[in-house]
Amino acid sequence: MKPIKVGLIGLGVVGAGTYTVLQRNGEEIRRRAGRAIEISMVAVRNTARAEAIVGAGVEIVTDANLVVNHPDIEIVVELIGGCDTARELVLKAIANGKHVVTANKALLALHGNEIFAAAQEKGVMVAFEAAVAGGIPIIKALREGLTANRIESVAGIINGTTNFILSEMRDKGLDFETVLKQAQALGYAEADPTFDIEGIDAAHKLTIMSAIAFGIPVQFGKAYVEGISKLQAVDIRYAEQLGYRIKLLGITRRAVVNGVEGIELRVHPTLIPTKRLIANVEGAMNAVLVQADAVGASLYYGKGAGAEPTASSVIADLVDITRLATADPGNRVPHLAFQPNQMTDVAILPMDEITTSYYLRVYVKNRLGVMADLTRILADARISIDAVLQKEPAENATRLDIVMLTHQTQEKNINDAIAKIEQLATVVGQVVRIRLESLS
Ligand SMILES: NC(=O)C1=CN([C@@H]2O[C@H](COP(=O)(O)OP(=O)(O)OC[C@H]3O[C@@H](n4cnc5c(N)ncnc54)[C@H](O)[C@@H]3O)[C@@H](O)[C@H]2O)C=CC1
Ligand SMILES: N[C@@H](CC=O)C(=O)O
Ligand code: NA
Repeated sequence: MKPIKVGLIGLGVVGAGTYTVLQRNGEEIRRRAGRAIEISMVAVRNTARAEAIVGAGVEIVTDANLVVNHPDIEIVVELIGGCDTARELVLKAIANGKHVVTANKALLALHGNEIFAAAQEKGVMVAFEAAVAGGIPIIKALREGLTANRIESVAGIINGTTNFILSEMRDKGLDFETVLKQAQALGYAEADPTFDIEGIDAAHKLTIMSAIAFGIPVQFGKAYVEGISKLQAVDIRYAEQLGYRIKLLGITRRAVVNGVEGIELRVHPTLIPTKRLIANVEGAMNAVLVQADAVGASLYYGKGAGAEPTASSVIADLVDITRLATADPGNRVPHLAFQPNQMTDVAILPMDEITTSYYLRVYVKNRLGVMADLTRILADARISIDAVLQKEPAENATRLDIVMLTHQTQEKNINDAIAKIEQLATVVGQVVRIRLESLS
């Protein structure tokens, strides 16, 4: 059988990794796919660099339209990132009847509904395993492996850059900027690292998983997104003393509020008990914990970023398409796991309505009765305290930290209580609030 021809747009970290792995394992991949997978054209910005990577056998162009319009190319691989040009190219490729593979989670979290609808209409596939948790086959697991289950929740460390930053800062005492530079040099960070640091990249990935887990459209605009830029070293230390580790976690789960079902969709720094496996996921590694009714808890762990781990997923998608391209679209695995006419409109819950536990750090004047005031405010709000860490103040110290862990309560309760605590004359500055998940 003739090789299936693939056009690659973008030959950066993931593009070059994809080319390298396909070259190295091409024969074995052919035996699995049933046909050889041949990258016949690459569209790049820097031709000289591309020549050094792909050699003479591949046509190099600087206009990506030549790839999406090429009559012999059956699969277009979009690896340029960003939303505008990528969206145009992907939609053009689909309109031209080509299958698409992309690692672009921003594109799918923002424009996925439009792109999947266009692909459905044209009868082509849009595959995106590399877009979520890099090399971990989590899309396959959620969409196919767990298809018998009612999924209850998905919680994950799904940004390698921030996990790497948190791990290196804690273990080596390095400062934020130094570690971020390392993450960039290692090819983990997004072109604009704000996407990593502010939790946006994790929210893109979580939005996609939420859609697949619950059969809802992608709704990035409704996600709550908080990154690690405001996290302070002192809170990381206190959390450790209390038996917790702070991770940037993406959480999506079913919840019933006032008798109505909704879905939580949130990314924020989170305290996790140190004894949980997921709390011990370090460096650029990712892990996704899925709770589902039949299988129970299952954990997916692996490299979430970097050239070859991400290439591993891009190529898995190329193989899937090569195997399935001839199947009738109605018999293929649906893009978002549920058949397009079987999606539900369960609402994403506003953040005020989510329920979780909290870590609170209150910086107070060293006066008698402060603790009593804090506990009274929490008791009035029906928030019970699970643990307190009150450091013996150094001699003559006029101020000290009081750290409390609460049991579960609704976000709006804790916000009201925090507002009252901040009005106390003995409280200095703002209360630090970090959410806590026991993940049991
Ligand atoms: N680096 C990683 O570990 C991972 C990246 N991703 C995603 O993969 C995609 C690519 O990421 P990287 O390879 O890291 O980025 P990169 O910045 O290393 O590579 C992008 C390449 O595309 C080229 N490019 C941009 N616009 C172009 C155009 N119009 N035509 C031709 N070439 C163009 C750039 O010159 C650059 O070489 C992004 O969507 C990213 O979010 C996903 C998972 C992991
Ligand atoms: N910037 C991302 C790359 C993979 O998706 C990350 O750090 O996880
Ligand atoms: Na993946």
